[in-house]
Amino acid sequence: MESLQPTSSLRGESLSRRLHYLLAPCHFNIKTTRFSSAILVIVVCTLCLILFNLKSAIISSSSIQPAGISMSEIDALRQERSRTKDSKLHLNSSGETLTAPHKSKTLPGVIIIGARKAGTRALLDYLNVHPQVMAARQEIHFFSNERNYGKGLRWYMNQMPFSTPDQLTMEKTPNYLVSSVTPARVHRMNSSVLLLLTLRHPVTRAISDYTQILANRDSKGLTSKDFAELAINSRTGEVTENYRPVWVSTYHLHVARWLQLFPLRQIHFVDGDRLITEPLTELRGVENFLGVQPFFTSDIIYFNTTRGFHCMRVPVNGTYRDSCLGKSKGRKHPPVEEWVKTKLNEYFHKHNERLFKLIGRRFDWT
Ligand SMILES: Nc1ncnc2c1ncn2[C@@H]1O[C@H](COP(=O)(O)OS(=O)(=O)O)[C@@H](OP(=O)(O)O)[C@H]1O
Repeated sequence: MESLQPTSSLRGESLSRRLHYLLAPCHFNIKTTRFSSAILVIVVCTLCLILFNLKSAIISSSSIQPAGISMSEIDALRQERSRTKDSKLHLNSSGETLTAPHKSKTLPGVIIIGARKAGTRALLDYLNVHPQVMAARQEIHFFSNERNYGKGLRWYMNQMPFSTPDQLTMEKTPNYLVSSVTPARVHRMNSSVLLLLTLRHPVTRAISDYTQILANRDSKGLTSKDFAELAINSRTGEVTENYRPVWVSTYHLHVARWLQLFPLRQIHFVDGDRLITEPLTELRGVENFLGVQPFFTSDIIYFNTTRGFHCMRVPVNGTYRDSCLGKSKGRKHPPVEEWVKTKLNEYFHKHNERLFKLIGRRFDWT
C-alpha cells in the first residue's frame, strides 16, 4: 500500500498514479492492492465517460451556431445595447454626423418571416413609422442564406437600425417562412423573439408570386409560360404541387416547422388581404401583439385614389410627406382563367383546413 503524499509531490507523475494517490485515503481499510486497482479503473472509466459526453454536447450545440460565434458571444450580443449605449457616434439619414448617446444597435426582437407577396413590405413600412419600432429597411436574408449566416450574429446586428432601449428592433425577410434551416437558427438566437406572419389568400398570393417572377424575367428579356401551364399539369389536369408559387401558398407545411420550436403565442398572423383593404384594423392587432401604444390613425394612413392602395402621411420636420409603396407592389396581375382558380381553390381547401387547425384561427379564403 502506498502512503499518502503531499500534493506538491504529485507534480510530474502519470494520471493513474495521481489518481492512485488521491484515492489513497480509501485504501486504509483495504487489504489488497488488486482491489484498489479495480476502484482506480472504475474511476478512470467514469471520468472518460463524463469527458466524452461533455465533448458531444459542445459539438452538437455548436453545429447550428453562426460561424465564429459562441454561446457566450450570443449572450454578450444580447447585452450589447446596454454596453454601447453611451458611447456611439451615429449618422443621421442625410449623412450628417451627430451624437445620439441613447441610441445603439441590437438584435431584432421582432421578425416578419413572410409570406412572400402577402404584404410584408407594407407591414414593415407601416410599423417603421411607429415611434416604438425601428425596422431594417432592406431584407437581410441572414438565417436563410448560408453566406450571410456565416458572417455571424455581429454582422446581423450591424444590419439593424440604431434604436433606443424602449424601441423594438425589427427586420423582414419573407423567405424565412419557407426556409427549413431558419426556425432553429432564429430560436438559437432568441427563443423569445416575436414573429409576424402575413398570410394572403393562397391563390391570389400564388398569382402575385407568378406576376413578380414574370416581371423579373421580362426585365431580363426572357419569356414565360402562362400561369395555368405552370400551376396545372396539362397531362394529368392536377395542380403542380411543387411549382414554387403553389408550394409557398401551402402554408401549413411551413407554419408547422415554426410551431415545432415556437409556441403559437409568439406568432401573430396578419390577414394580408385585410392589410390591403383595412390596414388600420390589422395594425391595431399587431400593436396589441407587440405591446406598443396604439399609434396609427386615418390621419397617418389614408387611401390614395391615384395609387389604388393605402399610403402614409409621414410626419417629417413638422410637416407631412406622402409615402406610398414602390411600383413593384400592387402590380396588375395577368388574367387567369376561372377554371384554373377553381382547381387551385379546390386543391388548397384541405391544406387551408390543416393550417386553421394548426393555428386555431380561420381566414376567409373561399
Ligand atoms: N399599401 C399597399 N400598397 C401596395 N401594396 C400593398 C399595400 N398593402 C398591401 N400590399 C400588397 O403587398 C403585396 C406585396 O407583398 P410583399 O411586400 O410581401 O412582397 S415581397 O414578397 O416583399 O416582394 C402586393 O401584392 P400585389 O398586388 O400582388 O403586387 C400588394 O397587393
